[in-house]
Amino acid sequence: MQVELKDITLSYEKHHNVFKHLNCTVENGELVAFLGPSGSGKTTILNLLAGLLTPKSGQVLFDHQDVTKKDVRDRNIGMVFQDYALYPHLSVLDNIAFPLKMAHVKKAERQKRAGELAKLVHVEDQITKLPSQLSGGQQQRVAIARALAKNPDILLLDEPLSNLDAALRGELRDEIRRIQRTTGVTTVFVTHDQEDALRIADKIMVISNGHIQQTGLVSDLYRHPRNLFVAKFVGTPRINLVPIANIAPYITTQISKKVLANTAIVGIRSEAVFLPSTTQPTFAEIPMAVDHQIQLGRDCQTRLHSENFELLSTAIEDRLPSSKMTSVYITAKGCFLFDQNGMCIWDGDAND
Ligand SMILES: Nc1ncnc2c1ncn2[C@@H]1O[C@H](COP(=O)(O)OP(=O)(O)OP(=O)(O)O)[C@@H](O)[C@H]1O
Repeated sequence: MQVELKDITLSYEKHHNVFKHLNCTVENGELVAFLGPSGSGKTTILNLLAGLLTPKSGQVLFDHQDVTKKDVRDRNIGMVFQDYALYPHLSVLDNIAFPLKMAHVKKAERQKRAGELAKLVHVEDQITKLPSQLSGGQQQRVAIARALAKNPDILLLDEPLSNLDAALRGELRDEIRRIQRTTGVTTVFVTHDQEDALRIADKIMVISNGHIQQTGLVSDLYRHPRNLFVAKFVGTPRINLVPIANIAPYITTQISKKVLANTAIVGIRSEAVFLPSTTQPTFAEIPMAVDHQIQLGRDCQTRLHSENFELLSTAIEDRLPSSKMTSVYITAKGCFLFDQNGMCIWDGDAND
């Protein structure tokens, strides 16, 4: 099912205009993540889609039909929450079958369907257990199976991985993708964790201050951020930011005077900071001193400083003694210029 939020404006009693003219569309069968910091409006979006909130103005459209005023019970939605919200006194099978029981589906039929779903989410060997006898990851699998019981038109996932440790989180990311691919159900999930969004979703909508800052594939957001917020929010380690005045004397590439005059901040990805060995087109060449280097798993992080700014590099493999002066090359790829309003006005990758 295609889902559209059209020109939505919404306020809470003490919080005006959480959204002002919000527009976004999730296509049929897509797996879309809303990625944003705390308070950006992620849960509000889920509640709008579920029918738990009504906007002040604008429309919620399911396959072009206006469902804005439709009650949650009349929308065929499956929801999964951060804290699983399983019924503690019911077995795994009965938890999964519960929505079917509420819909008066006959026992044999609902048990068959619950058994199939248990298999889909790989808990078929746990069906007689109570939720308290399961790991967090297994409980979340059961919650997903329960949400799918009534063949929902849309599956909504609210920070589904936040309560899991790193290993389980990784496992369940893959599982959510697999389950969504198998069922083909249009899925919206919200998260503040870019790793979750990057690894699970087909498409990401970055949200902040009640606005969709950018929509795109993972690689678009990272390689072509529309604005400073997206550049800072997407990518680990965080992008280096340098005021233009500090770096201007070292720029080696051709950039129009007009663009340079409008630039306030230069963004430089850590993998764009090289020693002179690179053959890629360069943006700048800067004499810098090494502060220190740390080996983090496969990556080596090198901190460097010049007279008036610092840079972090993940592209320097050589071991360098502290305070050694070296010439650092910044490749155009991974470099962005932002204006006073934080909009990206030059993208080194697009301008090769
Ligand atoms: N019932 C409410 N009454 C008043 N303000 C609210 C209410 N619910 C949410 N808000 C405010 O609306 C904004 C969006 O909240 P929302 O819960 O949608 O954000 P979120 O991105 O899901 O945050 P988090 O990641 O912390 O859950 C926040 O500033 C929040 O304080």
